[in-house]
Amino acid sequence: MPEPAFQDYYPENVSHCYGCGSLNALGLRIRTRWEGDESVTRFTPRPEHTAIPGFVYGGLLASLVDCHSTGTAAAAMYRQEGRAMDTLPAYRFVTASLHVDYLAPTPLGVELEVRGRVKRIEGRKVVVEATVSALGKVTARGEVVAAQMREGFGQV
Ligand SMILES: CCCCCCCCCCCC(=O)SCCNC(=O)CCNC(=O)[C@H](O)C(C)(C)COP(=O)(O)OP(=O)(O)OC[C@H]1O[C@@H](n2cnc3c(N)ncnc32)[C@H](O)[C@@H]1OP(=O)(O)O
Repeated sequence: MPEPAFQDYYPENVSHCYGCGSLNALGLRIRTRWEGDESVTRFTPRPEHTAIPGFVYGGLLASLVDCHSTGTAAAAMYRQEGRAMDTLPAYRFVTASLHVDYLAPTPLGVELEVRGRVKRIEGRKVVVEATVSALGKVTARGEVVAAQMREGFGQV
């Protein structure tokens, strides 16, 4: 049995996200785990994720960085407290800021590796930096500011 992914611990009400929700049948359904101090997601883009024939759409790469990093932010908070991700109180993070630099074209048809590192945890905010690699070469680099969801998120 493979080790559970961060996303396996997301409660149902936050499992509909296009990038990381296990209940979103049309989504990417990424799966992220710790490898030492780094978080890792492996994902193989599909033909519909094309930008230019043979190369991956940048928005897809941004989605991978985004959901990889918000998951990493939540996992990092639990890890800091020595708690499992299915224990209360729950930590849920949304994207406050997403920055991506595209360093080289990303080839389609191969597995991509997203690696994240927690840069800092400050109060309700976690800053995560991430790289996307194809065939061992870093093709994109990103940084996400993830903010802890407040009670009543989205209510105006
Ligand atoms: C296990 C289950 C997991 C479950 C997790 C499952 C979740 C799936 C998430 C998928 C990822 C997404 O696509 S989420 C969807 C896209 N994102 C959103 O819709 C978020 C919309 N924005 C908002 O709701 C709000 O602006 C928030 C929540 C981001 C922040 O508002 P707030 O809650 O009032 O908090 P606020 O005090 O303003 O900010 C908190 C800290 O973040 C900083 N901050 C806020 N915005 C920014 C920003 N753009 N750039 C830099 N930093 C920022 C502030 O300076 C502050 O730092 P300091 O002063 O304290 O130092």
